[in-house]
Amino acid sequence: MMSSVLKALSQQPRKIATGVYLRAYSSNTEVPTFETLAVSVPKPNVFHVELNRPKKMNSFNYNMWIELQKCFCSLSDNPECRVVVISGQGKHFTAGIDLHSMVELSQKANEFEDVARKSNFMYKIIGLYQDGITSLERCVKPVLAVSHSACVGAGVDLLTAADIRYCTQDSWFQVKEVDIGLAADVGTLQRLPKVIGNTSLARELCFTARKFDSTEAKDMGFVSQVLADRDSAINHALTVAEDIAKKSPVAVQTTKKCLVYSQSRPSEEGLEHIRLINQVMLQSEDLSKAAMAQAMKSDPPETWLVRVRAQVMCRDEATMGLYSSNYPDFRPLRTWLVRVRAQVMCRDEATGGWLALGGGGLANVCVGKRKVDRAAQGAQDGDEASASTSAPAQLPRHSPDGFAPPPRDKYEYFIHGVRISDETEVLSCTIKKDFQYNKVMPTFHHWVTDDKRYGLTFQTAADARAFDRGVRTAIEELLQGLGGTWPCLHAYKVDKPEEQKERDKEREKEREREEDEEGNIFECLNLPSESRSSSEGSSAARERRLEDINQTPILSAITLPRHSPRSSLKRYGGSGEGERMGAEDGSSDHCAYVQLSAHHEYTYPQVPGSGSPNTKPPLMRKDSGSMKKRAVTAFSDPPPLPDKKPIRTEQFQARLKCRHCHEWYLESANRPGACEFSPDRCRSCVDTVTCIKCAQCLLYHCMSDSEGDYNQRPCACDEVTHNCAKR
Ligand SMILES: CCC/C=C/C=C/C(=O)SCCNC(=O)CCNC(=O)[C@H](O)C(C)(C)COP(=O)(O)OP(=O)(O)OC[C@H]1O[C@@H](n2cnc3c(N)ncnc32)[C@H](O)[C@@H]1OP(=O)(O)O
Repeated sequence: MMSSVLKALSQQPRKIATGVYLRAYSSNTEVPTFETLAVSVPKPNVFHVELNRPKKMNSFNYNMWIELQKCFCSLSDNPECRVVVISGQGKHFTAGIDLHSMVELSQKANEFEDVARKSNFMYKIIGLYQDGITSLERCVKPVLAVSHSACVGAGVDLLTAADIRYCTQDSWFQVKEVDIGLAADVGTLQRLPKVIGNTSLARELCFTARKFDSTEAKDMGFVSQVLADRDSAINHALTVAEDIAKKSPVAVQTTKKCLVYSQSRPSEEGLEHIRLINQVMLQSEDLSKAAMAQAMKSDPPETWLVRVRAQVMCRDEATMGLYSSNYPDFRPLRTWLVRVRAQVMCRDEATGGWLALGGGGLANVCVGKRKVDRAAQGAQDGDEASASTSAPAQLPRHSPDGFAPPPRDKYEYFIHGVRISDETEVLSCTIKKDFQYNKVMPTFHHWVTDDKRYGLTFQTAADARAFDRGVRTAIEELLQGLGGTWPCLHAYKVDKPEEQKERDKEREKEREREEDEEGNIFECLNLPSESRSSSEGSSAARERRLEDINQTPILSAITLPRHSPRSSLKRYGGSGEGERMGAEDGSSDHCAYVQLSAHHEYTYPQVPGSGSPNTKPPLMRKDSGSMKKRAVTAFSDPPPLPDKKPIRTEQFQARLKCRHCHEWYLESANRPGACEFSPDRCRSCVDTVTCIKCAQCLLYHCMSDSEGDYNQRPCACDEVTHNCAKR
């Protein structure tokens, strides 16, 4: 008894300050927000749209026309939405067009002196208003309208575009347009005659603008049902909507499409239309599921194949942010550059090893970009601790056309991780000026920023590469914003500076090379640090960071050749620390690879034509007798030999490209004869000594078949033919 009372109470609508009615069901579904409309999700897959200008009798101002279109367009695309209920807040359903905005509109039109231009303007406005109403019809989800008290003018247009209409006993309707001196132009004249199926009555109502009440509305078929009051009418509509929402969306939406298509076309055309659609839709799993449920007299299936949880996103090229495609104008949801799955690690300072953060578990980790709060921006400008881009912020105050452009938004980049199992945030850091990124293993990268060290163990090398690209993009953008120095911001330039173009080219090459060569996995990225004010910029700090890297226990340090420990950081984007450090040492940073530290040794590849005894290319095979031949161009720029002798041989194997068959191969798989296209020296030697080639030449003509092929073993012929030689 108690539970049924509670249930009944919970089903009572509850009004909150914004005017949105919350009902029993609460959903995590994202709903669009509007100024003139309130949208809620009171039942699973049922969206409730309320006209929300109660003080103005829900009259249609310019904004409402526009928002109606946006709202129904987004609901039409929203996979979470299957049915829509529309009703009005306050005393009346709607007083029709806002008469004040109507006056404003005619004033606006009068600004055009020329009749053609004035007409053009009005043509566009009427189109926009028509779209607002027609969006209900265009929405592929059924729309159920609930009218209470007055429904005047544009309100009738709106109702005629809905699929199902309900009203309250106190309802009255009026096709009021002629009374305000115009012919209804947003749908009533086209739809009302069809809705009520009585052209005589429709014309009477439109010519006279007389009111008709709920009883007459029911009698003429304008509404399906009359309910006692607004709440019961809305609840009734929601119940019907919930019922529809349980049915196959494929079936329901196709039904709506066909009804709308057929309402103004001959049956023949409508039949062809549904035939074309159903030749596809009848193959849907929904059909078999629903038919089975009917046959078994069981409840309709709870979930349908088409009920997807995926959020369709689109990318804003300007901000690189991702937005929900359902609400492109007003719902920015994500601003990440890349998102992957990985285990977040942190450095255990005591042991120097890496530990899984927060007890481990896979996390969704993203490199993101977010707008810096303008209020905080001022404070941050003086704060060097955070990396952010705002290149255009320093536009000259007086531009040539006399308009100073508004200051551009400022962004910062962050890395964020949320454990998948319990949605706990396990990683959150902003990319700061001391950011240093190390790719130590194909599936393990780590970085230092703001004096904190984090690592990621990726599930796949592809994830690692994607993440690395996200980091690069962030750094590139930071560099672009910074103009290569830190933290001074440079004035906005429309054209990319030469050095930037160079960097872009280099980056492109880098990316191509990376995609080609999976062996290129040991790398270190740094943000420029030349104008650091803190002690971080000191050489001591650099040494400390190098030391940190060298202590990495997983695959040892990433350094450039040991002739200069200070140049061990690989440059990035042409302005990295490594490059400058190399220059300081007087040795240009021409080593396009990295080497392992003292813990791990490696052999150098032999470079054809390399004259210097001190030069050996890196990380290559030991077996010089291999039949595979690497591409000569691969290591045309060999590094200097390290000072120390290798202690033991590193197991690492680079992938190389065979110059004969152009296949990639691993050193370990490079046995003699591995490539069938490579010349076989032993064989040619034997051939030469035995003169077999000579013999083959002699026999070629008489042994060859019609296509020029000849038999290698003449005595193998089953029968002697005229072109087969005797042994
Ligand atoms: C390109 C164009 C395409 C579109 C064409 C559309 C055409 C149409 O919609 S034609 C219909 C236009 N609407 C009207 O003519 C309705 C006029 N209003 C009324 O008849 C009554 O206000 C109504 C029956 C709706 C309600 O009566 P009630 O006694 O309950 O309230 P009121 O005291 O009359 O009004 C309360 C306040 O609301 C303001 N208001 C009412 N209707 C409108 C409106 N359409 N536009 C703007 N404001 C409206 C009314 O002025 C009152 O305000 P206030 O005086 O400040 O209290």
